Amino acid sequence: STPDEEKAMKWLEEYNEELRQRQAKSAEANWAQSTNITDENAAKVVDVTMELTKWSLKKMEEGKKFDTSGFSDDVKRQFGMITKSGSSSDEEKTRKVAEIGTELEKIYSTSTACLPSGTCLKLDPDLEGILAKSRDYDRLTWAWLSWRDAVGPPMKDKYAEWVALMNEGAQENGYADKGVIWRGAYEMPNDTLEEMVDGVWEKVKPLYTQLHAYVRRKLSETYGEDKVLTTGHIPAHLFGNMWAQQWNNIYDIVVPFPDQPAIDVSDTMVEQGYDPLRMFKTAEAFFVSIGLRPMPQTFWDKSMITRPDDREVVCHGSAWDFYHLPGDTDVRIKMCTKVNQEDLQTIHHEMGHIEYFLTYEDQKTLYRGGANPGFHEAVGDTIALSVNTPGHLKKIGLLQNIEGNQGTEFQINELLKMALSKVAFLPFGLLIDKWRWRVFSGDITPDKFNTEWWNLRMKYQGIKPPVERTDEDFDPGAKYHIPSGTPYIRYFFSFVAQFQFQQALCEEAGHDGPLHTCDIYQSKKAGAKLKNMLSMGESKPWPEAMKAITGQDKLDPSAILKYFEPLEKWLREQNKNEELGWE
Ligand SMILES: O=C(CCC(O)(O)[C@H](Cc1ccccc1)NC(=O)c1ccccc1)N[C@@H](Cc1c[nH]c2ccccc12)C(=O)O
Ligand SMILES: [Zn+2]
Repeated sequence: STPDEEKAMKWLEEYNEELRQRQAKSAEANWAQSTNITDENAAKVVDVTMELTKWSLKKMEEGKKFDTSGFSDDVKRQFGMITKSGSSSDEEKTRKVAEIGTELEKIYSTSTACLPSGTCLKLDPDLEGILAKSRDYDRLTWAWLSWRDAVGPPMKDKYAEWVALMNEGAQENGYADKGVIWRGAYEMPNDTLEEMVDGVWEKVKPLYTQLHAYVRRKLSETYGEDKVLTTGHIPAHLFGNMWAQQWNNIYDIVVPFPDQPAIDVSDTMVEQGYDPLRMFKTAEAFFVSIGLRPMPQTFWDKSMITRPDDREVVCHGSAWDFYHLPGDTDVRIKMCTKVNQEDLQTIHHEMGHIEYFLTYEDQKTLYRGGANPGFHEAVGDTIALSVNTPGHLKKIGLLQNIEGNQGTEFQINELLKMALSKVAFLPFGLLIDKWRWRVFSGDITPDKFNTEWWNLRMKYQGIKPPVERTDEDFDPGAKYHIPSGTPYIRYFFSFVAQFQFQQALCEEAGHDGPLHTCDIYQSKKAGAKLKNMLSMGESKPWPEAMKAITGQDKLDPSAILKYFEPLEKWLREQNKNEELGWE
């Protein structure tokens, strides 16, 4: 390389090391606040965010001075990452947006809904527990509405201000709005991310429509035709989930063949004396069995795996990289774990983030990230696809009363249970950022936040609110990722990509038979293939990482459709006389 490139590479080395130290400091401040919500900790987060933003803007100006045209792709990629920013140079605006951010997350994490008796219920575990377990229509309506009344109105105006400030920062840097920057994380030519995900949705919508019609029929039989019509939209509070985003908790209502052996292991976990720590150790054992790294001792010392009873915390699960140097690793999970199968999934999800951190920790700081945000979300869920097979649950003693390969009826039950988590999620994973991209672009103004939210919920999920909603409400605020400002299309990407990953890893593991029976447990070959992709981090555009693991360079729904093919056939038969759809 030329002397100029040498100089640029030296500058990059210093940049990466300083960035690593500052990211470490930022993680510490955010961890302190997330595990102990106080005004003092919130103020420290704001200060650290200000400091990091100011430094990043200064380095961006410095970086822009280099003429990188003759430099290597790797050097160009790093400069490209450094010279992209959506932050305002106006310190007051930066402070304000950071303050509103901590306020919104605090409202979400500390709000409660109070009964006439005066008892106040938290979202996690109380209100979510009612949505998951109650089959009383009115009690479900109360819990669903109380949470939205508790968080929506107090957030509405703050959120509108947060959007305006985020947009000003983006526009100051030459972007049309903040949504352009968020979509930029996928490096799609001409900002075509939305076209790509719309194309995938068109291919999976028929499968979703079949599941929707089948579940609508079952819910109508359970709650009565007067409460649930067998045509049109389904009331949103009957799916066993506060957001109707995953429907696995109503498996008992919709199970196709009830006399087949049960496959929900939540009760067995309690009977066998599982506690949160044992759940984490079980998850770790799977990752280690395929050749990924065990959790370092600091993980066990510093993680927060249960809700403390003496302070307010952010219960929504998350995985944390403290950007330490290799050999001094500090990675943690924060989660208010409950002993059930759903939280066992979430633990695998969070630990997937941790394994990504561990595998790319030798990369330059700029590359210590996912190939795209959807990759980061897909790692743990891919592993959970193996864990969730009856074969694996039997191997680890959580399922006893099943023999080897089960009959068709058992397999339909199993595929339906998976579809309640994975297929049901797809329209939800798509619509959240469709709403947010239109809020950022100004297409949805604050006076229409709630009306447009429900138009999208009705259009994509085929659900409707159980009670009248107005634009005084702010129902988007009821979902963590909106007040916390966390993008969501990453989960839609992940729910499609994880089946591509599983297909590739199962082939590598030498699995034969249908994809939904594949368990890559103990396959070092499959693990090596996964590790090879994870070690790339953010060093290459994501199609290259996709190619490294699957051999193709696209997000392709054929794997998820193949996985659920036997179920789709069965559903089409079941739904012969149903009026499909809702528009
Ligand atoms: O939000 C999450 C899990 C939380 C998270 O692990 O994705 C977390 C979200 C977060 C982001 C930023 C700050 C705080 C929390 N993301 C991470 O911890 C994380 C860490 C490093 C890199 C990328 C993300 N899951 C989604 C949906 C979902 C995806 N897979 C699942 C499996 C089981 C249950 C739910 C889900 C949800 O609950 O709606
Ligand atoms: Zn995640």
